[in-house]
Amino acid sequence: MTSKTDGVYDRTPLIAGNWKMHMDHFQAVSLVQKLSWTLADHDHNFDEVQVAVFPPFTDLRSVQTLIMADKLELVYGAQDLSQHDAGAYTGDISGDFLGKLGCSYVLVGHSERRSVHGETDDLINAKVHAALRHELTPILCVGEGLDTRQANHHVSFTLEQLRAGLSGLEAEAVASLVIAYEPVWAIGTGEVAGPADAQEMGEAIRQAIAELFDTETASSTRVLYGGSVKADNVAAMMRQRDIDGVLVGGASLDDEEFANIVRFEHHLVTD
Ligand SMILES: O=C[C@H](O)COP(=O)(O)O
Repeated sequence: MTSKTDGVYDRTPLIAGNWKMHMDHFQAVSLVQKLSWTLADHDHNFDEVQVAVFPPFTDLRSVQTLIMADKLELVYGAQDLSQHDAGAYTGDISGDFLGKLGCSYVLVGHSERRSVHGETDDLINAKVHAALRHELTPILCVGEGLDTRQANHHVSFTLEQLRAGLSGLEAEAVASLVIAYEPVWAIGTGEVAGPADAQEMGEAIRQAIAELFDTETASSTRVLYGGSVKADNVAAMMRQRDIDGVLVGGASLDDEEFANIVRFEHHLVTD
Protein backbone atom coordinates (compact mmCIF):
# COMPACT_ATOMS: atom_id res chain seq x y z
CA MET A 1 0.00 0.00 0.00
CA THR A 2 1.26 3.48 -0.78
CA SER A 3 2.07 5.84 2.04
CA LYS A 4 0.98 9.44 1.86
CA THR A 5 3.51 10.43 4.48
CA ASP A 6 6.23 9.20 2.11
CA GLY A 7 4.89 11.54 -0.56
CA VAL A 8 3.40 8.70 -2.62
CA TYR A 9 -0.12 9.39 -3.85
CA ASP A 10 -2.50 7.19 -5.79
CA ARG A 11 -3.94 10.28 -7.50
CA THR A 12 -2.40 13.69 -8.22
CA PRO A 13 -3.37 15.95 -5.32
CA LEU A 14 -5.40 19.04 -6.19
CA ILE A 15 -5.43 22.18 -4.07
CA ALA A 16 -8.26 24.42 -5.23
CA GLY A 17 -9.02 27.97 -4.12
CA ASN A 18 -12.62 29.14 -4.49
CA TRP A 19 -12.59 32.94 -4.24
CA LYS A 20 -16.42 33.10 -4.17
CA MET A 21 -17.64 36.70 -4.70
CA HIS A 22 -14.37 38.32 -3.66
CA MET A 23 -11.67 40.06 -5.72
CA ASP A 24 -12.34 42.39 -8.64
CA HIS A 25 -10.19 41.94 -11.73
CA PHE A 26 -7.45 44.29 -10.46
CA GLN A 27 -7.25 42.40 -7.17
CA ALA A 28 -7.34 39.08 -9.04
CA VAL A 29 -4.23 39.95 -11.04
CA SER A 30 -2.42 41.02 -7.90
CA LEU A 31 -3.40 37.84 -6.01
CA VAL A 32 -2.37 35.52 -8.86
CA GLN A 33 0.98 37.33 -9.19
CA LYS A 34 1.70 37.15 -5.46
CA LEU A 35 0.60 33.52 -5.26
CA SER A 36 2.84 32.59 -8.20
CA TRP A 37 5.85 34.34 -6.67
CA THR A 38 5.28 32.66 -3.32
CA LEU A 39 4.92 29.23 -4.93
CA ALA A 40 8.07 29.87 -6.97
CA ASP A 41 9.91 30.77 -3.75
CA HIS A 42 8.80 27.40 -2.39
CA ASP A 43 10.07 25.66 -5.58
CA HIS A 44 6.59 24.25 -5.99
CA ASN A 45 6.34 21.33 -8.43
CA PHE A 46 2.97 21.65 -10.20
CA ASP A 47 3.26 18.15 -11.68
CA GLU A 48 3.26 16.71 -8.18
CA VAL A 49 0.53 18.88 -6.66
CA GLN A 50 -1.88 20.70 -8.96
CA VAL A 51 -3.01 24.17 -7.91
CA ALA A 52 -6.22 25.74 -9.23
CA VAL A 53 -7.97 29.03 -8.53
CA PHE A 54 -11.65 29.83 -9.08
CA PRO A 55 -12.09 33.59 -9.51
CA PRO A 56 -15.42 35.31 -10.26
CA PHE A 57 -16.45 35.27 -13.95
CA THR A 58 -15.42 38.90 -14.45
CA ASP A 59 -11.81 38.10 -13.50
CA LEU A 60 -11.28 35.13 -15.79
CA ARG A 61 -10.02 37.03 -18.83
CA SER A 62 -7.48 38.96 -16.73
CA VAL A 63 -6.32 35.77 -15.01
CA GLN A 64 -5.99 34.01 -18.37
CA THR A 65 -3.95 36.88 -19.84
CA LEU A 66 -1.58 36.93 -16.88
CA ILE A 67 -1.11 33.17 -16.77
CA MET A 68 -0.44 33.02 -20.52
CA ALA A 69 1.90 36.03 -20.54
CA ASP A 70 3.96 34.83 -17.60
CA LYS A 71 3.71 31.12 -18.55
CA LEU A 72 2.43 30.28 -15.07
CA GLU A 73 1.58 26.68 -14.23
CA LEU A 74 -1.45 27.53 -12.16
CA VAL A 75 -4.72 26.34 -13.63
CA TYR A 76 -8.07 28.02 -13.14
CA GLY A 77 -11.76 27.46 -13.41
CA ALA A 78 -15.16 29.04 -12.97
CA GLN A 79 -17.47 28.84 -9.98
CA ASP A 80 -20.57 27.85 -11.98
CA LEU A 81 -21.86 27.45 -15.53
CA SER A 82 -25.17 27.26 -17.35
CA GLN A 83 -26.73 23.92 -18.23
CA HIS A 84 -27.35 25.43 -21.69
CA ASP A 85 -24.74 26.00 -24.37
CA ALA A 86 -26.22 29.23 -25.83
CA GLY A 87 -29.49 31.11 -26.11
CA ALA A 88 -31.81 33.55 -24.38
CA TYR A 89 -30.61 32.93 -20.82
CA THR A 90 -29.91 36.38 -19.44
CA GLY A 91 -27.09 36.45 -16.94
CA ASP A 92 -25.98 32.86 -17.54
CA ILE A 93 -22.52 31.79 -18.69
CA SER A 94 -21.97 28.98 -21.18
CA GLY A 95 -19.36 26.28 -20.73
CA ASP A 96 -18.37 27.11 -24.29
CA PHE A 97 -17.26 30.59 -23.17
CA LEU A 98 -15.39 29.17 -20.20
CA GLY A 99 -13.52 26.69 -22.37
CA LYS A 100 -12.51 29.51 -24.70
CA LEU A 101 -11.17 31.45 -21.69
CA GLY A 102 -8.85 28.55 -20.94
CA CYS A 103 -10.69 27.21 -17.89
CA SER A 104 -9.71 23.68 -16.92
CA TYR A 105 -12.31 23.16 -14.21
CA VAL A 106 -15.75 24.35 -13.16
CA LEU A 107 -17.40 24.05 -9.77
CA VAL A 108 -20.86 22.52 -10.00
CA GLY A 109 -23.45 22.32 -7.23
CA HIS A 110 -21.54 24.26 -4.59
CA SER A 111 -23.68 24.38 -1.44
CA GLU A 112 -24.07 28.15 -1.87
CA ARG A 113 -25.56 27.56 -5.34
CA ARG A 114 -27.85 24.92 -3.86
CA SER A 115 -28.99 27.04 -0.90
CA VAL A 116 -28.89 30.63 -2.25
CA HIS A 117 -30.01 29.87 -5.81
CA GLY A 118 -32.14 26.80 -5.15
CA GLU A 119 -30.19 24.55 -7.50
CA THR A 120 -31.66 21.06 -7.55
CA ASP A 121 -29.90 17.75 -8.13
CA ASP A 122 -31.44 17.56 -11.62
CA LEU A 123 -30.11 20.99 -12.57
CA ILE A 124 -26.69 20.16 -11.13
CA ASN A 125 -26.61 16.94 -13.14
CA ALA A 126 -27.44 18.93 -16.30
CA LYS A 127 -24.58 21.30 -15.48
CA VAL A 128 -22.16 18.38 -15.04
CA HIS A 129 -23.14 17.19 -18.53
CA ALA A 130 -22.75 20.73 -19.92
CA ALA A 131 -19.25 21.01 -18.45
CA LEU A 132 -18.20 17.73 -20.04
CA ARG A 133 -19.60 18.81 -23.43
CA HIS A 134 -17.10 21.67 -23.35
CA GLU A 135 -14.15 19.64 -22.05
CA LEU A 136 -14.24 21.27 -18.66
CA THR A 137 -13.60 19.05 -15.66
CA PRO A 138 -16.51 19.41 -13.26
CA ILE A 139 -15.83 19.55 -9.55
CA LEU A 140 -19.13 18.21 -8.25
CA CYS A 141 -19.77 19.53 -4.74
CA VAL A 142 -21.78 17.44 -2.28
CA GLY A 143 -22.32 17.52 1.46
CA GLU A 144 -24.84 17.61 4.25
CA GLY A 145 -26.15 20.34 6.53
CA LEU A 146 -25.95 20.33 10.30
CA ASP A 147 -29.38 18.80 10.92
CA THR A 148 -28.60 15.89 8.62
CA ARG A 149 -25.26 15.34 10.31
CA GLN A 150 -26.83 15.43 13.77
CA ALA A 151 -29.47 12.92 12.65
CA ASN A 152 -26.60 10.70 11.47
CA HIS A 153 -27.95 10.64 7.90
CA HIS A 154 -24.92 12.40 6.42
CA VAL A 155 -23.61 9.47 4.39
CA SER A 156 -26.92 8.51 2.76
CA PHE A 157 -27.78 12.17 2.10
CA THR A 158 -24.42 12.95 0.47
CA LEU A 159 -24.40 9.77 -1.60
CA GLU A 160 -27.87 10.64 -2.88
CA GLN A 161 -26.50 13.98 -4.14
CA LEU A 162 -23.56 12.12 -5.65
CA ARG A 163 -25.69 9.56 -7.52
CA ALA A 164 -27.97 12.28 -8.85
CA GLY A 165 -25.01 14.41 -9.95
CA LEU A 166 -23.40 11.52 -11.82
CA SER A 167 -26.59 10.30 -13.50
CA GLY A 168 -26.21 9.43 -17.16
CA LEU A 169 -22.42 9.70 -17.23
CA GLU A 170 -19.98 7.21 -18.75
CA ALA A 171 -17.35 5.62 -16.50
CA GLU A 172 -14.58 7.30 -18.47
CA ALA A 173 -15.96 10.76 -17.66
CA VAL A 174 -16.42 9.91 -13.99
CA ALA A 175 -12.82 8.70 -13.73
CA SER A 176 -11.55 12.14 -14.71
CA LEU A 177 -13.87 14.29 -12.66
CA VAL A 178 -13.49 15.56 -9.12
CA ILE A 179 -15.91 15.26 -6.19
CA ALA A 180 -15.68 17.84 -3.40
CA TYR A 181 -17.15 16.77 -0.07
CA GLU A 182 -18.11 19.93 1.75
CA PRO A 183 -20.17 19.52 4.92
CA VAL A 184 -22.24 22.71 4.89
CA TRP A 185 -21.86 23.19 8.65
CA ALA A 186 -18.09 23.47 8.20
CA ILE A 187 -18.10 26.13 5.45
CA GLY A 188 -16.90 29.55 6.54
CA THR A 189 -17.68 28.72 10.17
CA GLY A 190 -14.26 27.79 11.48
CA GLU A 191 -15.74 24.35 12.24
CA VAL A 192 -13.66 21.72 10.47
CA ALA A 193 -14.88 18.19 10.05
CA GLY A 194 -12.47 15.81 11.69
CA PRO A 195 -10.04 13.98 9.40
CA ALA A 196 -11.87 10.74 10.26
CA ASP A 197 -15.18 12.34 9.13
CA ALA A 198 -13.59 13.35 5.84
CA GLN A 199 -12.13 9.88 5.35
CA GLU A 200 -15.45 8.22 6.18
CA MET A 201 -17.14 10.21 3.43
CA GLY A 202 -14.24 9.91 0.99
CA GLU A 203 -14.37 6.14 1.32
CA ALA A 204 -18.17 6.07 1.01
CA ILE A 205 -17.99 8.20 -2.15
CA ARG A 206 -15.38 5.92 -3.69
CA GLN A 207 -17.39 2.84 -2.76
CA ALA A 208 -20.55 4.32 -4.31
CA ILE A 209 -18.66 5.10 -7.54
CA ALA A 210 -17.35 1.52 -7.61
CA GLU A 211 -20.92 0.24 -7.29
CA LEU A 212 -22.30 2.61 -9.93
CA PHE A 213 -19.42 2.13 -12.36
CA ASP A 214 -16.40 -0.06 -11.49
CA THR A 215 -13.45 -0.14 -9.10
CA GLU A 216 -11.00 1.20 -11.66
CA THR A 217 -13.14 4.28 -12.15
CA ALA A 218 -13.53 4.68 -8.39
CA SER A 219 -9.78 4.53 -7.87
CA SER A 220 -9.21 7.28 -10.46
CA THR A 221 -11.79 9.85 -9.33
CA ARG A 222 -10.31 12.49 -7.04
CA VAL A 223 -12.15 13.39 -3.85
CA LEU A 224 -11.51 16.72 -2.12
CA TYR A 225 -12.49 17.92 1.33
CA GLY A 226 -13.75 21.51 1.79
CA GLY A 227 -14.77 23.47 4.86
CA SER A 228 -12.59 25.88 6.90
CA VAL A 229 -9.33 24.42 5.55
CA LYS A 230 -6.24 26.33 6.69
CA ALA A 231 -2.49 25.75 6.60
CA ASP A 232 -2.62 24.33 10.12
CA ASN A 233 -5.26 21.65 9.44
CA VAL A 234 -4.60 20.67 5.81
CA ALA A 235 -1.96 18.04 6.60
CA ALA A 236 -4.35 15.95 8.71
CA MET A 237 -6.83 15.90 5.83
CA MET A 238 -4.22 15.04 3.23
CA ARG A 239 -3.10 12.04 5.29
CA GLN A 240 -6.50 10.41 4.78
CA ARG A 241 -6.41 7.59 2.25
CA ASP A 242 -9.45 8.70 0.26
CA ILE A 243 -8.85 12.46 0.36
CA ASP A 244 -6.92 13.72 -2.67
CA GLY A 245 -6.99 17.44 -2.07
CA VAL A 246 -8.89 20.35 -0.62
CA LEU A 247 -11.33 23.01 -1.80
CA VAL A 248 -10.46 26.16 0.11
CA GLY A 249 -12.66 29.24 0.47
CA GLY A 250 -11.62 32.08 2.78
CA ALA A 251 -8.00 31.00 3.21
CA SER A 252 -7.46 31.05 -0.57
CA LEU A 253 -7.76 34.86 -0.57
CA ASP A 254 -4.42 35.22 1.22
CA ASP A 255 -1.47 34.28 -0.97
CA GLU A 256 0.81 33.29 1.94
CA GLU A 257 -1.84 31.17 3.65
CA PHE A 258 -2.92 29.50 0.42
CA ALA A 259 0.69 28.82 -0.58
CA ASN A 260 1.20 27.20 2.82
CA ILE A 261 -1.85 25.01 2.21
CA VAL A 262 -0.37 24.03 -1.16
CA ARG A 263 2.77 23.13 0.75
CA PHE A 264 0.94 20.54 2.84
CA GLU A 265 3.72 18.02 2.31
CA HIS A 266 6.00 20.26 4.32
CA HIS A 267 3.50 20.03 7.20
CA LEU A 268 3.25 16.25 6.74
CA VAL A 269 6.97 16.02 7.43
CA THR A 270 7.14 18.55 10.25
CA ASP A 271 3.81 18.00 12.09
O1 LIG B 1 -15.59 26.31 -1.71
C1 LIG B 1 -15.10 26.36 -0.59
C2 LIG B 1 -15.85 26.01 0.59
O2 LIG B 1 -17.12 26.56 0.56
C3 LIG B 1 -15.13 26.21 1.88
O3 LIG B 1 -15.09 27.57 2.26
P1 LIG B 1 -14.26 27.98 3.57
O4 LIG B 1 -12.87 27.44 3.38
O5 LIG B 1 -14.30 29.48 3.61
O6 LIG B 1 -14.92 27.33 4.74
